[in-house]
Amino acid sequence: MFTDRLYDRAKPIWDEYLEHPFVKGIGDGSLDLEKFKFFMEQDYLYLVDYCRVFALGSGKAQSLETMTFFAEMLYSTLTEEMELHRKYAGRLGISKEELEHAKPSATLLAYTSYMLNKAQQGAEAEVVACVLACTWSYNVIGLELAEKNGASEHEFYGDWIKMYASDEFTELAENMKDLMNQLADNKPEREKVHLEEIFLHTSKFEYLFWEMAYKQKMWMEGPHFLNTKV
Ligand SMILES: Cc1ncc(CN)c(N)n1
Repeated sequence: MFTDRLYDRAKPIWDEYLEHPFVKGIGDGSLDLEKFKFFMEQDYLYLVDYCRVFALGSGKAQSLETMTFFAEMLYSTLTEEMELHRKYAGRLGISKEELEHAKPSATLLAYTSYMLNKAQQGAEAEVVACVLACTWSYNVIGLELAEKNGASEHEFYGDWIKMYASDEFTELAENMKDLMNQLADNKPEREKVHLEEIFLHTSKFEYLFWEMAYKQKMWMEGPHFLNTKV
């Protein structure tokens, strides 16, 4: 299946997610709250653009089934996943305005610009390739962390783990993998290589996102004045 091939190519990158101090910190509860707060603000902005990608997918869908899938992803992201962020924002003292009008980091801008550009240029298969690493890797991370003793019950980070390890989120990830296979399995090799490239690029952006959050970096490496929230 095409997703097996994608997983094999991305595995060296994905293995590093689980080793990343941000992810490990969620798993053992030691993550600094300021880092998580930074992540939540950036991730909320990320999810707004991620929703736009699903809306594009619905418009490009060649069947009502695929149109429905994208619409369901759009709805569940707006109401379930982003609600998790709104709840965490409440616990962290971030107002709704602050959450919606946070300043985007360079990593976020690069990731979402890439994703939106590829989704706009491509057909429905490219749209799925743009969001697959996102949904699938969070499910892998959630399931892995949920295996750790007591992690899902942690008073602060437990809800995050439960969300991404949940049966509902797992089903979304599985449905997305199925759709990717359905759309890609019969494509010529040249097109598969393009889908794979999108998947690998977004996998790398996922790593950079953890890194950006852990280091609370607005502008990657660079002088101090680039790293202020302007
Ligand atoms: C950056 C990022 N990637 C993936 C997900 C999971 N939807 C997320 N919330 N944020």
